[in-house]
Amino acid sequence: MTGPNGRADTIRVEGVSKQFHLRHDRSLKNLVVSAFRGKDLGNSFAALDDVALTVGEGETVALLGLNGSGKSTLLKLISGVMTPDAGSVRVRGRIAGLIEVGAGFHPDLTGRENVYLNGAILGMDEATITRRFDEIVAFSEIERFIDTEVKFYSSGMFLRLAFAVAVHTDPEIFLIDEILAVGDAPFQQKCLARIRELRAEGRTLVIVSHDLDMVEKLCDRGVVLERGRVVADEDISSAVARLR
Ligand SMILES: Nc1ncnc2c1ncn2[C@@H]1O[C@H](COP(=O)(O)OP(=O)(O)OP(=O)(O)O)[C@@H](O)[C@H]1O
Repeated sequence: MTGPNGRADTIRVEGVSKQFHLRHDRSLKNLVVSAFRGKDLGNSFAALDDVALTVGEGETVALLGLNGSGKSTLLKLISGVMTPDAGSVRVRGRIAGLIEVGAGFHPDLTGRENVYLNGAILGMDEATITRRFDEIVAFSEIERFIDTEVKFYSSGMFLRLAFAVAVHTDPEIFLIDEILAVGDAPFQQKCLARIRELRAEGRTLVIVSHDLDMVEKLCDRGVVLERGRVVADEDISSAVARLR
């Protein structure tokens, strides 16, 4: 597969739709009544409606749009944590996703144990994790708390460890949702510097963010979603200008 820019496609989303159900009154009486009447109590709506997106190897793409436009849902479908109701999502390459703070971490395990768990989930073998362990912990700067159960971590500490593990898994495709926002300013700068390095190394990046200044610096291309549909797919400056 070769995209319009002549580079091999790493992500190909075609005709993707995702519905969610807004449930209102779930009382037993109403469920029984609606079952008899054959009526669907759920008020379903399309979070994504016939979305197509192709990302070439080494491209840096921002998913932009107002609250509720479907950005995170699209990122979750690309990462594979959610499946579409219609259409297809194909991804080629090792993915590391930072999508929800604390996702992939077990609350009763320590930071150290979670580095092994999370590293394994992201495809690293035990020997590799052991070899990179000190570097991961040093990047996170939470050495003092590495043997504390992560249920006692703040959201910033989760982010630190999750980001540190993810960037040390040698990902070909890096997916990042808004979560960088929970880091303090120095750590955010450190993450951004690392993301720039990944970009310079030719990794593929897909970022969801409302920080237009940040994405304009990090990404080449912007995809704008509006009520679950792609309304623009263009260079980052034009895409960002639509939202300003
Ligand atoms: N698991 C879910 N169950 C029900 N509705 C959901 C679920 N996940 C998302 N939605 C709904 O789907 C729509 C799109 O949500 P999504 O999180 O993808 O938007 P977003 O563009 O990332 O928004 P934001 O900028 O606010 O983060 C929203 O109306 C949201 O309420």
